[in-house]
This record gives sequence, C-alpha cells and structure tokens, in this order.
Amino acid sequence: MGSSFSNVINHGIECDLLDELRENTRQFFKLPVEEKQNYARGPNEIEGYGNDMVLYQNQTLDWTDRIYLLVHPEDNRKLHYWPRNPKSFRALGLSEDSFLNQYGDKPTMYTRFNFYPSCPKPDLVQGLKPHSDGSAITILLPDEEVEGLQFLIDDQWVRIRINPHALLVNVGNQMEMMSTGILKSPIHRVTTNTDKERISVAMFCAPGTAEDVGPVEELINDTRPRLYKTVKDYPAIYFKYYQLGKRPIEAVKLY
Ligand SMILES: O=C(O)CCC(=O)C(=O)O
Ligand SMILES: [Fe+2]
Repeated sequence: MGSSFSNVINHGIECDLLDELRENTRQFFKLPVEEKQNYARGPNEIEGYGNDMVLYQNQTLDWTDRIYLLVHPEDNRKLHYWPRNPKSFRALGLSEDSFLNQYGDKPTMYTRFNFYPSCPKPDLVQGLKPHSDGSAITILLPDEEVEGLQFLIDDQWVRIRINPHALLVNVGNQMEMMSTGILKSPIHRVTTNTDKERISVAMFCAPGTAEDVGPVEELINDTRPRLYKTVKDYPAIYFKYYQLGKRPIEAVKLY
C-alpha cells in the first residue's frame, strides 16, 4: 500500500468557518512580536508560540513561526497559551468536538498554526523539514492561495495543488503502528517562496498518552506480521527522535 493521505471535500464543515480559521491565523502572526511573546513556549514545554526547541547542535531549523496548542482533552487546555487577540480565536470551531467525538475515551488533539514568511533563499532553507506526523490522523487546512506542501511518493516530491475548500487528511505514525503498516504515514515537507508568505493549520489527533498504542491484534496473521512495538506516549518518543533528524517510527519497529 502506498502513502496514505487524501483531500476531503464533503467534510460538512462550513467553508466560512475554515476561512475564518485561516483569517485568525494570519491576524495572530501579524501581531507585534512583543504581543505574540505573551504566549511564548516555556522551557521544556511543547505548547505555545515559537519555533522548534533547539536540543542539539547542527539541528536543522525550519523557516516558520508557529503556535501549538493542546485542544483535547478539554480539561488539560493551557489557556494562557491561547491568543486573546484576534478576539474570535478562542471561540473558533476548534473548541467544538467536531473532529474527535468518536475517538475513544481520552484522545488528544493538538493544533499547530503555522506561518511561513517569504524567504530570500528558498533553495537553502525549507519551511518545514521532511517528516511524517506523530499523530494517528492529521487534519490539515492549507493556505487557500499559496502552495508549498509536498509529499514524497516513490522517491519524488509531489506538490499538493490548492483546493480552497478541501481539508487534507493525513495518516500519522500511530495509525501506521495500529494498522501494522497497512496504512503508511507519508513523508512530507513544506517549501518556501521568495515573495509569498503562507499559513496552514494542522490538527493532530491521537489516542491519549496513557493508552497502549500498537498493532491491532485482529490484523495480525501469517502473512501480515506485527511490525511495531506497543508503546505508551508515542509523542514523547517522537519529539526526541524528530529533532535529531531521525525517523521516529524507526524507534518502535520490531524488525
Ligand atoms: O504547512 C503545511 O502545509 C503542512 C504542515 C505540517 O506538515 C505539519 O505541521 O506537520
Ligand atoms: Fe506534517
């Protein structure tokens, strides 16, 4: 089976709401740095405003600015990281259960708002380095006008064309693990533009970190082996490997 992602068009979410989400994302990144810094990621935190944590010398950095928020479970939200400005940010459809209400007992959903400034040297630096997502499923709302997202398919980078009304659904590492490789989490990256900035909003959905995540027993048989370990808190493994430039899913492969 090839890489697993698809553009979903009839998703039932109002286009106006998606446009509003993009508009709020743009407005947030246009705020003065001092105001955005009010939501700055604390040391050793993954949530908040800012770029990658720098953990290693020679770590590849991305040409992007972002804010990353835990949305589910609701009780664990850290609201001091949630922008007060633009005003409607906190009230957005994000706070509804539209994506996750059938997703187990205590699933997690993080939302990452990405801003890629125009870049004078797009051949030297990427907006987001090649990776596959650590989620089970990612729902991505890309920029409605500026391209940049590319998937690695058969060793070729394939660009995703703009479809302003589509949500892109992407399989993450945890779905690859649970499906024992039937669904593969594709490698993707974001390129930059010399004269255009770009935004996107990525919602990462996954089982709760206290859950055991690994191949579903019913899928294992003589021809389909158990390819992955069963682990708790895969995101912790993911973050450690990712910034080293290694493929995190390698850490949980059995062979
Ligand atoms: O900006 C995009 O289109 C993709 C973002 C992405 O891959 C991510 O945040 O993991
Ligand atoms: Fe991604």
